[in-house]
Amino acid sequence: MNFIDKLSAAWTRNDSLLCVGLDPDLARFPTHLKDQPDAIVQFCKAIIDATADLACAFKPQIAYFAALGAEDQLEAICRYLRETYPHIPLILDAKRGDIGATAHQYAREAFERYGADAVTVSPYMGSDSVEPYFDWPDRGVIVLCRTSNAGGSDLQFLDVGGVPLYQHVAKLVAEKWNRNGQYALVVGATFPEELAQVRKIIGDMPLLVPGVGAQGGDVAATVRAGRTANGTGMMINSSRAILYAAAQEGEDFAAAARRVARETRDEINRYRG
Ligand SMILES: O=c1ccn([C@@H]2O[C@H](COP(=O)(O)O)[C@@H](O)[C@H]2O)c(=O)[nH]1
Repeated sequence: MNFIDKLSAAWTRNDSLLCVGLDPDLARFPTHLKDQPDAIVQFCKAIIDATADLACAFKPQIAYFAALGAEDQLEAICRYLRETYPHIPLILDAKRGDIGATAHQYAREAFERYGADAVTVSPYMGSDSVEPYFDWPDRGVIVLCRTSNAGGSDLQFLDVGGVPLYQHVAKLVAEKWNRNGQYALVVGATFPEELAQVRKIIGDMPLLVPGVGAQGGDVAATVRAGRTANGTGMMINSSRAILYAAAQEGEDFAAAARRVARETRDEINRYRG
């Protein structure tokens, strides 16, 4: 099954557009886990088990692992996801982008080392920088378009021939790069007007939408702007608000994560149709 089919099946199976982000920050872990050598694996597995029936995707952010030299723990978590929840897409958030030969290594890292169903990439280096990903036609390529951070406007809002740059990216991906139907775009929940513009340009192509939860994006405005005609089309990501939902030391962090994931999933669903 390719990435898009797997994602569609997960939307239906879990009645969910919620993507649970895995951004493990040791400083925010419960005390009893902090000193364990595999603390990140234990923490992420507990979050995954607590939310797997509420999520349409999981998105580990590679920086949280690489910064600690904990790629082995990321491998273990990806293996656990593939073996235990093979029906839920695994998105590696790595925001890669480089010349073709190097991009080929990034693709191998995402799809072979970590076994990801999809990877995030930057469009900045153009067509030849995404060419290697076509060698894995069953995997997804998710291109940064209108990111959720304020500084994204520095470049993404530049006027290029009367059209903002992010809209050129949306058109380029929809009309040229998506020849295998394996592409999706990143558009932040913090910019619902731009989300609506992108949806108009790309038809039913899926969107990865970070920015609800800790970044304060408006769920109702996000869903209304980005949903497709059948009320799907989005992986709405929340990381910290779910991972660190426990209000105090000693509270069951996985149960708290489940409560917030359920509330977020249900809030999203209120505006889908
Ligand atoms: O435009 C973007 C692209 C990626 N991200 C990533 O999503 C999560 C958001 O985490 P929260 O804790 O829910 O804010 C994080 O991994 C970012 O690197 C993004 O925020 N915006």
